[in-house]
Amino acid sequence: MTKKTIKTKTHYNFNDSWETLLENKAFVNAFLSEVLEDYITKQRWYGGKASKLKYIELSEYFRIQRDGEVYYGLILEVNFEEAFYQHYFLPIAFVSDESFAQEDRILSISIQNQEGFIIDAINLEAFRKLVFERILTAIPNDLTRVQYHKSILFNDEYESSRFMGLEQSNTSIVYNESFVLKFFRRIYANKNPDYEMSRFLSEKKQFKNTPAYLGSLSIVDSDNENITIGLMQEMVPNEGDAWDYMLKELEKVFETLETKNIDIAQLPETELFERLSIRDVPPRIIDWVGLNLFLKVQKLAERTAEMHIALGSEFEETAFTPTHFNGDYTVWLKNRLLYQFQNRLNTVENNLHKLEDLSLELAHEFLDNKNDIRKRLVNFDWTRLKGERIRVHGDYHLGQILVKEDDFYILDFEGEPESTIRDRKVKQPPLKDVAGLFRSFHYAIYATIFNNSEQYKHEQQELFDAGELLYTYFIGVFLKTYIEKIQDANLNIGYRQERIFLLKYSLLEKAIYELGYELNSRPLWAVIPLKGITNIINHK
Ligand SMILES: Nc1ncnc2c1ncn2[C@@H]1O[C@H](COP(=O)(O)OP(=O)(O)O)[C@@H](O)[C@H]1O
Ligand SMILES: O=P(O)(O)O[C@H]1O[C@H](CO)[C@@H](O[C@H]2O[C@H](CO)[C@@H](O)[C@H](O)[C@H]2O)[C@H](O)[C@H]1O
Repeated sequence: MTKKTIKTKTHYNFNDSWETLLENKAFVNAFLSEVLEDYITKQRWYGGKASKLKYIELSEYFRIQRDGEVYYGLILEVNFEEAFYQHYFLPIAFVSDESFAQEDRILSISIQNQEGFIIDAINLEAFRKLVFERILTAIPNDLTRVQYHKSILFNDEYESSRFMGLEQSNTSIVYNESFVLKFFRRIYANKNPDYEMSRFLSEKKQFKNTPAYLGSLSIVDSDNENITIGLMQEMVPNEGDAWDYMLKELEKVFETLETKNIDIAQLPETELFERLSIRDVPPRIIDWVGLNLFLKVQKLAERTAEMHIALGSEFEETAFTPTHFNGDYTVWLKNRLLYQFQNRLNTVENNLHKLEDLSLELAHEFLDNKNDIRKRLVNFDWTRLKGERIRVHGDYHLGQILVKEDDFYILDFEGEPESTIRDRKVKQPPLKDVAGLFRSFHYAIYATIFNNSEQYKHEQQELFDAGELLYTYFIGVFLKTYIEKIQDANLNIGYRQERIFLLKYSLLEKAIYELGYELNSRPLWAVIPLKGITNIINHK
């Protein structure tokens, strides 16, 4: 039977049933090229905005179904002019009732003369409920192609579901106001580290300061790879993230400089990376900053150390067992960082027109310092490093930490967005995460200065000096608690010089990474990593 296809500009007619529609090549071709190219590039979760889309292919599709209710999970391969590709997950539903197709309408279509719409299925409560119930009723060791998994902690009946509606790169659904199911949008032919780490930390190590793992959804692709599609976790009621918290607190700290008319040049200094207990912080600094913020930094150090102790305490599961530095790691690290650095030089050169004043000045300094920076990246002698490498968070910053009743909860273990999935699973020195958080302190301090500069009487350079001083104290207080806890648990993160070397190396690595992130997504912020790089380079 020939399949007749009639297409008008915005409307498609197909004679296939919904259950067989994806077997129709004419439909798939039209859907991919005429509809999805336009649709996908407009989505918040689309990560290819800085590149030029060439074409989309349907890598795989699978059914998410129960009885007669059928949805498709599409795995889309987006190919770019720049000769690389990304995979995305898009679940689709056909609805004939327009009221179900108010949001995320992908295509208006008639199927066997039934008028309707193809929409992103996550908009449908029926779809969300089905996924919830399939996880709830998952059987142990599911060997089918679409696999659901449930932890023993997850036993609740379905009551409600809604979009979480926060700024994020994936799409999360809140169920029963108690659980969060994250549908991964950009996906990788492998278990997602967020799933792996969440399950490991909460199920195996009972680490309390991350949302409890409740279940997941994955598919086995045609190469037998297990691809994580969804991660269900407990919802942590919270007062916002640590980034917003820090900005709020820092605003007060910088205001105090004005209200107390503090002479910044007279404030007592401390050496960068010197461990400090809070009682060693000079009273004039406490008087300026307040005790509370130092207590918070101490608590963050405690939770970070506990996370690393849990991650570094495994002796069976090889994906998590600690290991030492070696030649292979060094070659991998240098290659990756030199490639990334070259990419950043290129990005900076191509984006100079977006920068002005201080950021333009710093960008030129960055380009002028390229040989020095490259030398620092190459200067990694593993034979001098005695500490351990473990699985780490990988994209650890204040925005990944929730604040709840004076405590912190760590989220989003997906790793650094630009790295390949295999690179994200490479064991790293735990101080790489610590450096990530230190960069975040630095970011928060500079964001406060830049956001409020008109309000302050002090000169910008004086504010930078105050900011650097504050940063040094934060780091000192953090390191004291962090290192003590880590050493008590016998996790070896290296001797003193080694720790300082790894911190400086990781700070530089992270700031270079951030420079690309900012230039591609919010060029006004590029000044922050540029300032960070200058400070790291100039620190003896
Ligand atoms: N289990 C949870 N409990 C409470 N809030 C959460 C939870 N998971 C995520 N969130 C909120 O959603 C935001 C985005 O989550 P995240 O895991 O970082 O998503 P993405 O990977 O899509 O960026 C977080 O910053 C946090 O505010
Ligand atoms: O979206 P993700 O959480 O995976 O992380 C990416 O976006 C972050 C910005 O939201 C970016 O973080 C950078 O900006 C933060 C302030 O907005 C700052 O606290 C971080 O220190 C800084 O790295 C992160 O790098 C990027 O991977």
